[in-house]
Amino acid sequence: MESSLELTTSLTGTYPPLRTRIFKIIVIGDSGVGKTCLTYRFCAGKFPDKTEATIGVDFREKVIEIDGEKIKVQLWDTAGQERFRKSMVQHYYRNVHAVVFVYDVTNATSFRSLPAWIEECRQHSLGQEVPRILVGNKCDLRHGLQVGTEVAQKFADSHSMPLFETSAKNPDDNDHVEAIFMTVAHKLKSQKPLMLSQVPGDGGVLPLRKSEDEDEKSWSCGC
Ligand SMILES: Nc1nc2c(ncn2[C@@H]2O[C@H](COP(=O)(O)OP(=O)(O)OP(=O)(O)O)[C@@H](O)[C@H]2O)c(=O)[nH]1
Repeated sequence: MESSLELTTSLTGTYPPLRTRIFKIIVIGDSGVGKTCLTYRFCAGKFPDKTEATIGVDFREKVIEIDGEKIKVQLWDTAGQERFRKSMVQHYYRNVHAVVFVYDVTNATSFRSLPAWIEECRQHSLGQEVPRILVGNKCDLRHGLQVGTEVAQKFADSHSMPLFETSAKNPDDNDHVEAIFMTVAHKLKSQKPLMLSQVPGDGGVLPLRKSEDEDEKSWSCGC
């Protein structure tokens, strides 16, 4: 780590090294639960005018500041539909720092699918140390509720995940989408995950610690 920081310093002259930690958070769950809307809400600050089924994966990034440090949160909005996932699945699970499982509170099937998503995560050798959270979306649709808080909380507890119930559309009366992702970022920051450095003028991002393959082995979730 030291030598990598020195490298950055030498490239930037006498100024302190400019480094940005990047957290990769994957968002997974059935098609239509609102993964795109949630990630868009966090990164763009609003509900999207319209969405289409995600093909493969979409990336959204937001730079946030925690305790004076600028951190780049990179959200991987993955396709819920199997036919749009196939070719991309291996890429989702590389260098993951946190996993957000999403279900739709008005769709019991999406809740029943969660064990399969957790299993897919486990099959990709993601280890215990990666934080995971469970998000019940579309809480604004109160009349259509199919998954109550109690049953969701039980499920979350049994998988050692915090539960957040929210609405990407109208987050006023529940957990705020922003607050949910900020909670994850705070947790990651304190865990000092993979550090990446951005060299000014270069535009590139240098992995400072390990090769991708090494990271693939060591950064894993405990699904
Ligand atoms: N009422 C309500 N509708 C929502 C909310 N979030 C998403 N939707 C709607 O749900 C539909 C699906 O949203 P997406 O964000 O595209 O779902 P997705 O999980 O990304 O779907 P895939 O890309 O197919 O995996 C869209 O019509 C959204 O407008 C919400 O919080 N409340």
